[in-house]
Amino acid sequence: MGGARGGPSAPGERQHVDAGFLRRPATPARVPLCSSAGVPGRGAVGPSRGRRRCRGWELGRTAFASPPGSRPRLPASEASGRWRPRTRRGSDGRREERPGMFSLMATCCGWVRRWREPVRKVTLVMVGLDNAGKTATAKGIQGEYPEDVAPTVGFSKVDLRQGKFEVTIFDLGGGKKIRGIWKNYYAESYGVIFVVDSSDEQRMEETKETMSEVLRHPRISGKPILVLANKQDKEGALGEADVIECLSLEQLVNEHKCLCQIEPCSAVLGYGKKIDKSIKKGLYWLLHIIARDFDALNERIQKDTMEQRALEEQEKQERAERVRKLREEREQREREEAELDGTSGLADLDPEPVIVNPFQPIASVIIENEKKLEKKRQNMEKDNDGCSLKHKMDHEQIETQSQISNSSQRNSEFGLVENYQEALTQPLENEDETDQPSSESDNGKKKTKKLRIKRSHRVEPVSTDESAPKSPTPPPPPPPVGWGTPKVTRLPKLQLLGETRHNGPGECAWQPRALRGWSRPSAGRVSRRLY
Ligand SMILES: Nc1nc2c(ncn2[C@@H]2O[C@H](COP(=O)(O)OP(=O)(O)OP(=O)(O)O)[C@@H](O)[C@H]2O)c(=O)[nH]1
Ligand SMILES: [Mg+2]
Repeated sequence: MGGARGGPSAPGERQHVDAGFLRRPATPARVPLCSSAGVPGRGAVGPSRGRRRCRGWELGRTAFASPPGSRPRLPASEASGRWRPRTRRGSDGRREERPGMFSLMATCCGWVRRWREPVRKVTLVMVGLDNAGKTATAKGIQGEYPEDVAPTVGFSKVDLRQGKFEVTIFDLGGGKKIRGIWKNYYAESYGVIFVVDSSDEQRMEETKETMSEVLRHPRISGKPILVLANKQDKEGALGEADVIECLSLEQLVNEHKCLCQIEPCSAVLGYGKKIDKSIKKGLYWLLHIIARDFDALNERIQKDTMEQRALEEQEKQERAERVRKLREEREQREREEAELDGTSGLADLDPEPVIVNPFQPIASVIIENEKKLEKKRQNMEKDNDGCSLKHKMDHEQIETQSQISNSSQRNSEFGLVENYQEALTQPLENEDETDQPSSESDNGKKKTKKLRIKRSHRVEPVSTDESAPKSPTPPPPPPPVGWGTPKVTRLPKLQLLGETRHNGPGECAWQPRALRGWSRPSAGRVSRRLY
């Protein structure tokens, strides 16, 4: 690792920052992050720099601009980051201390100036390999519990207020396939937070390559970068010196002229106010550096953002143009095919079939049935043999009415029953179309056949003999009842059948209609049929 490469500069030499450098924290030769004067490019060099504000490695900006042995441009206290008395340059070029009062006033002016500074909006990007702990860190900064985080697909955004900064951090997904989107965020970022999983030594090479790629990007080079050596709580995690070595950090940041600070930390140690102090310090450092160079950075970002937007707009238009061309080609092809087929295209295609809802309200079904019944009745009246049918209809209606009156006694809703009555007549009508009264012997075969078909849908009783009512005289063969009988009308029948089975046939005053359709009906059969 490199030691302090800086040295005192020759008088009058401009200490321009061209590259950073790395110093070990153990050595006293640490460069302060920035001078309290806040002048970019005026960091001090020399062995006694006073206390640093931030822990960890630091890549200063002025060190090797001054040739070794040359005189320092600023006194050590200037760069120490502590409050120090102001000096003025004497006739011999050396600085002389100002009187204390004057210095105090200058400091006060500085505070006032900072207080009056406008709120600055700063965007940062947080990158690093997947599973490095970016989201956990971002959550901790935001004050949320940092564990139980899922891999980020795309990005997540964190907004926070830090002093005069409104900070937006884009936490970008680190998966290999997602890394391609990182570059879209570079233009608007003032700095980078690069999170490294220090406990994963296996992936250090991949981390190095990824970091190199990030710093190499023209929209990142020259911007400050904070490296968080995360997961220090894990056993076997690499220390900061090892991470620097594994990543060749010194070389990388010098190459790409990025100010850099590394902080060993753990994202899961705490969150909000109790977040790991190293994370907090690192963030302060980054914002401080940004504040120092804000104007220059801001100018660059505005320019880059405009360029990127223009590029994106151009790409969008090109994409839209491509899509339009493809669509036109497809439509042209379809038209040609249609002409070949002899059709005029899509317009000639059959309209979509209208799908009727099979579930109609019962009221409309009843009304429909009423109409059908009325129509059929009129037709039958016209026919010559309408008399017999009418007679049958009347007979059936009388029967139905008697049945419904029974039901109405139970239900006490006469209006409703009337509707059911109408519904009941519908199957009778259907029967009329195919079957004549059972008295007609020539239709007997047809009827038996139909009944057989119907029975095939039934569950046969276990023992018909036991359950069959032993009536001395077989009941007169009534007209058959179809399967379309509304279920509501079956309810009273079922109750009666239950009674019939238990009490015996003689006690049943009302004969169920369902029984009348069969030559040898059984109560068990009927009850099963009804359900
Ligand atoms: N022990 C320990 N675990 C951590 C630390 N930071 C994060 N983790 C865990 O590491 C796993 C991955 O953390 P994430 O924050 O999702 O990692 P990421 O970098 O956002 O991953 P991607 O979204 O896939 O890019 C999670 O299970 C975290 O709980 C840490 O400091 N110490
Ligand atoms: Mg994540």
